[in-house]
Amino acid sequence: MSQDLQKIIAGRRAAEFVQNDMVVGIGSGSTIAHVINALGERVANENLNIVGVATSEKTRRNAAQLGIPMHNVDDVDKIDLTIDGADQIADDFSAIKGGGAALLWEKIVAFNSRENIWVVDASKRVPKLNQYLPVEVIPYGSDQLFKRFKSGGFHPTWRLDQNGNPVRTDSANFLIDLHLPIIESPRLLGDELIKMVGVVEHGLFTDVVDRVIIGNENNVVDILEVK
Ligand SMILES: O=C[C@H](O)[C@H](O)[C@H](O)COP(=O)(O)O
Repeated sequence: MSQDLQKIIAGRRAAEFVQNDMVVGIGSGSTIAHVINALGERVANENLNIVGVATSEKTRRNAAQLGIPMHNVDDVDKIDLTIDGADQIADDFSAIKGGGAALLWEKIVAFNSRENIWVVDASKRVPKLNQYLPVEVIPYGSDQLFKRFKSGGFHPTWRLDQNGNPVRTDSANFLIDLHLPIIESPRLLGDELIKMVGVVEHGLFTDVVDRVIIGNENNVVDILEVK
Protein backbone atom coordinates (compact mmCIF):
# COMPACT_ATOMS: atom_id res chain seq x y z
CA MET A 1 0.00 0.00 0.00
CA SER A 2 1.44 3.35 -0.98
CA GLN A 3 2.33 6.03 1.51
CA ASP A 4 -0.50 8.13 0.08
CA LEU A 5 -3.07 5.46 0.89
CA GLN A 6 -1.61 5.05 4.37
CA LYS A 7 -2.02 8.80 4.90
CA ILE A 8 -5.64 8.63 3.72
CA ILE A 9 -6.71 5.77 6.03
CA ALA A 10 -4.88 7.24 9.02
CA GLY A 11 -6.21 10.74 8.36
CA ARG A 12 -9.80 9.58 8.05
CA ARG A 13 -9.51 7.51 11.23
CA ALA A 14 -8.08 10.52 13.10
CA ALA A 15 -11.02 12.68 12.05
CA GLU A 16 -13.35 10.25 13.88
CA PHE A 17 -11.92 11.44 17.21
CA VAL A 18 -13.52 14.85 16.67
CA GLN A 19 -16.81 15.24 18.52
CA ASN A 20 -19.62 17.74 18.44
CA ASP A 21 -18.94 21.17 19.99
CA MET A 22 -15.16 20.71 20.06
CA VAL A 23 -12.63 23.42 19.33
CA VAL A 24 -10.17 21.57 17.10
CA GLY A 25 -6.57 22.50 16.33
CA ILE A 26 -5.98 21.54 12.72
CA GLY A 27 -2.42 20.71 11.70
CA SER A 28 -0.59 21.19 8.42
CA GLY A 29 0.78 19.04 5.63
CA SER A 30 -0.24 16.35 3.17
CA THR A 31 -1.51 13.88 5.79
CA ILE A 32 -3.65 16.50 7.50
CA ALA A 33 -5.19 17.39 4.13
CA HIS A 34 -7.12 14.10 4.49
CA VAL A 35 -8.22 15.01 8.02
CA ILE A 36 -9.49 18.34 6.70
CA ASN A 37 -11.41 16.61 3.90
CA ALA A 38 -12.99 14.16 6.34
CA LEU A 39 -13.94 16.93 8.76
CA GLY A 40 -15.41 18.98 5.90
CA GLU A 41 -17.57 15.99 4.97
CA ARG A 42 -18.70 15.52 8.55
CA VAL A 43 -19.60 19.21 8.88
CA ALA A 44 -21.61 19.03 5.65
CA ASN A 45 -23.26 15.61 6.09
CA GLU A 46 -23.55 15.03 9.83
CA ASN A 47 -24.11 18.62 10.94
CA LEU A 48 -20.93 18.30 13.01
CA ASN A 49 -20.64 21.53 14.97
CA ILE A 50 -16.98 22.46 15.51
CA VAL A 51 -14.66 25.43 15.49
CA GLY A 52 -11.24 24.98 13.89
CA VAL A 53 -7.97 26.69 14.83
CA ALA A 54 -5.40 26.53 12.03
CA THR A 55 -1.68 25.85 12.34
CA SER A 56 -0.92 27.56 9.01
CA GLU A 57 -2.51 29.97 6.57
CA LYS A 58 -2.83 27.14 4.04
CA THR A 59 -4.76 25.00 6.51
CA ARG A 60 -6.99 27.95 7.41
CA ARG A 61 -7.85 28.54 3.74
CA ASN A 62 -8.43 24.86 2.92
CA ALA A 63 -10.57 24.20 5.99
CA ALA A 64 -12.65 27.36 5.50
CA GLN A 65 -13.25 26.42 1.86
CA LEU A 66 -14.78 23.14 3.03
CA GLY A 67 -17.16 24.95 5.36
CA ILE A 68 -15.29 24.42 8.66
CA PRO A 69 -15.72 27.57 10.77
CA MET A 70 -12.21 28.83 11.58
CA HIS A 71 -11.22 31.06 14.51
CA ASN A 72 -7.93 32.67 15.44
CA VAL A 73 -5.97 30.98 18.22
CA ASP A 74 -6.39 34.03 20.46
CA ASP A 75 -10.15 34.12 19.94
CA VAL A 76 -10.93 30.76 21.57
CA ASP A 77 -11.07 29.98 25.30
CA LYS A 78 -9.61 26.50 24.90
CA ILE A 79 -8.61 23.97 22.27
CA ASP A 80 -10.04 20.52 23.01
CA LEU A 81 -8.09 18.43 20.54
CA THR A 82 -5.36 19.07 17.98
CA ILE A 83 -4.68 16.69 15.11
CA ASP A 84 -1.38 17.18 13.33
CA GLY A 85 1.16 15.34 11.18
CA ALA A 86 4.87 14.79 11.81
CA ASP A 87 8.02 14.29 9.77
CA GLN A 88 9.41 11.62 12.12
CA ILE A 89 8.24 10.06 15.37
CA ALA A 90 10.78 8.22 17.52
CA ASP A 91 10.24 5.33 19.94
CA ASP A 92 10.21 7.80 22.86
CA PHE A 93 7.39 9.72 21.07
CA SER A 94 9.52 12.76 20.43
CA ALA A 95 9.04 14.11 16.92
CA ILE A 96 10.49 16.34 14.25
CA LYS A 97 8.01 18.71 12.66
CA GLY A 98 8.30 21.66 10.30
CA GLY A 99 9.01 19.99 6.95
CA GLY A 100 6.20 22.15 5.61
CA ALA A 101 7.43 25.29 7.45
CA ALA A 102 4.53 25.35 9.93
CA LEU A 103 6.35 24.36 13.13
CA LEU A 104 5.91 27.59 15.09
CA TRP A 105 2.14 27.85 14.82
CA GLU A 106 1.90 24.07 15.22
CA LYS A 107 3.79 24.21 18.51
CA ILE A 108 1.71 27.12 19.81
CA VAL A 109 -1.54 25.34 18.99
CA ALA A 110 -0.27 22.00 20.39
CA PHE A 111 0.83 23.49 23.70
CA ASN A 112 -2.54 25.19 24.12
CA SER A 113 -4.48 22.03 23.37
CA ARG A 114 -5.89 19.66 25.98
CA GLU A 115 -5.16 16.66 23.80
CA ASN A 116 -2.87 16.05 20.83
CA ILE A 117 -3.11 13.37 18.16
CA TRP A 118 -0.40 12.85 15.55
CA VAL A 119 -1.28 11.07 12.35
CA VAL A 120 1.38 9.58 10.07
CA ASP A 121 2.12 6.89 7.52
CA ALA A 122 4.31 3.98 8.64
CA SER A 123 7.51 5.43 7.11
CA LYS A 124 7.56 8.19 9.73
CA ARG A 125 8.21 5.83 12.68
CA VAL A 126 11.91 5.52 13.58
CA PRO A 127 13.80 4.26 16.65
CA LYS A 128 15.59 7.62 17.01
CA LEU A 129 15.11 10.93 15.21
CA ASN A 130 17.61 11.14 12.38
CA GLN A 131 16.47 13.56 9.71
CA TYR A 132 16.96 17.29 9.10
CA LEU A 133 15.68 19.48 11.88
CA PRO A 134 13.93 22.75 10.94
CA VAL A 135 14.67 25.83 13.04
CA GLU A 136 12.65 29.04 12.62
CA VAL A 137 14.82 32.15 12.99
CA ILE A 138 14.35 35.89 12.96
CA PRO A 139 15.68 37.29 9.66
CA TYR A 140 17.65 40.03 11.46
CA GLY A 141 21.10 38.62 12.23
CA SER A 142 20.28 35.25 10.70
CA ASP A 143 23.57 35.08 8.73
CA GLN A 144 25.41 35.34 12.04
CA LEU A 145 23.23 32.62 13.54
CA PHE A 146 23.85 30.43 10.48
CA LYS A 147 27.62 30.83 11.01
CA ARG A 148 27.24 29.86 14.65
CA PHE A 149 25.30 26.73 13.67
CA LYS A 150 28.08 25.92 11.19
CA SER A 151 30.94 26.35 13.64
CA GLY A 152 28.93 24.42 16.26
CA GLY A 153 28.79 21.35 13.96
CA PHE A 154 25.04 21.55 13.22
CA HIS A 155 25.55 21.37 9.41
CA PRO A 156 22.95 24.05 8.59
CA THR A 157 21.31 24.75 5.24
CA TRP A 158 18.90 27.55 4.37
CA ARG A 159 15.36 26.54 3.42
CA LEU A 160 14.95 28.08 -0.06
CA ASP A 161 12.00 28.30 -2.45
CA GLN A 162 12.11 27.29 -6.15
CA ASN A 163 13.60 30.68 -7.02
CA GLY A 164 16.42 30.33 -4.53
CA ASN A 165 14.95 32.85 -2.09
CA PRO A 166 14.63 32.11 1.63
CA VAL A 167 11.30 30.51 2.50
CA ARG A 168 9.22 32.81 4.69
CA THR A 169 7.07 31.22 7.37
CA ASP A 170 3.55 32.43 8.18
CA SER A 171 5.23 34.69 10.77
CA ALA A 172 7.61 36.04 8.07
CA ASN A 173 10.65 34.34 9.59
CA PHE A 174 13.36 32.26 7.86
CA LEU A 175 14.05 28.54 8.27
CA ILE A 176 17.45 26.95 8.79
CA ASP A 177 17.55 23.15 8.55
CA LEU A 178 20.12 21.37 10.73
CA HIS A 179 21.58 18.08 9.49
CA LEU A 180 22.59 15.90 12.39
CA PRO A 181 23.22 12.16 12.08
CA ILE A 182 21.12 10.99 15.05
CA ILE A 183 19.38 13.06 17.72
CA GLU A 184 20.17 11.11 20.86
CA SER A 185 18.48 13.51 23.27
CA PRO A 186 15.75 15.67 21.71
CA ARG A 187 15.07 17.45 25.01
CA LEU A 188 18.69 18.51 25.55
CA LEU A 189 19.10 19.60 21.94
CA GLY A 190 15.82 21.54 22.07
CA ASP A 191 16.94 23.31 25.26
CA GLU A 192 20.24 24.25 23.63
CA LEU A 193 18.62 25.59 20.46
CA ILE A 194 15.92 27.65 22.11
CA LYS A 195 18.56 29.52 24.14
CA MET A 196 20.35 30.73 21.00
CA VAL A 197 19.54 34.37 20.32
CA GLY A 198 17.58 34.74 17.09
CA VAL A 199 16.01 31.28 17.28
CA VAL A 200 12.23 31.64 17.45
CA GLU A 201 11.40 27.93 17.69
CA HIS A 202 12.70 24.53 16.63
CA GLY A 203 10.95 21.51 15.19
CA LEU A 204 11.60 19.13 18.10
CA PHE A 205 8.34 18.26 19.86
CA THR A 206 8.73 16.38 23.15
CA ASP A 207 6.11 15.53 25.81
CA VAL A 208 3.32 16.72 23.53
CA VAL A 209 1.46 13.79 22.03
CA ASP A 210 -1.34 11.79 23.66
CA ARG A 211 -2.13 9.41 20.81
CA VAL A 212 -0.43 8.42 17.55
CA ILE A 213 -2.41 7.11 14.58
CA ILE A 214 -0.38 5.22 11.98
CA GLY A 215 -1.50 4.10 8.55
CA ASN A 216 0.13 0.77 7.69
CA GLU A 217 0.17 -1.78 4.89
CA ASN A 218 -3.01 -3.72 4.07
CA ASN A 219 -5.47 -1.08 5.24
CA VAL A 220 -4.42 -1.47 8.89
CA VAL A 221 -4.47 1.54 11.20
CA ASP A 222 -2.52 1.33 14.47
CA ILE A 223 -3.51 3.58 17.36
CA LEU A 224 -0.88 4.04 20.07
CA GLU A 225 -1.93 5.55 23.40
CA VAL A 226 0.99 7.57 24.74
CA LYS A 227 -0.26 9.33 27.87
O1 LIG B 1 5.45 22.01 8.85
C1 LIG B 1 4.78 21.02 8.58
C2 LIG B 1 4.28 20.06 9.55
O2 LIG B 1 5.10 19.85 10.66
C3 LIG B 1 3.77 18.74 8.97
O3 LIG B 1 2.87 18.23 9.91
C4 LIG B 1 4.85 17.72 8.70
O4 LIG B 1 5.83 18.29 7.86
C5 LIG B 1 4.29 16.44 8.06
O5 LIG B 1 3.79 16.73 6.81
P1 LIG B 1 3.28 15.59 5.81
O6 LIG B 1 2.06 15.03 6.38
O7 LIG B 1 3.07 16.32 4.51
O8 LIG B 1 4.40 14.59 5.68
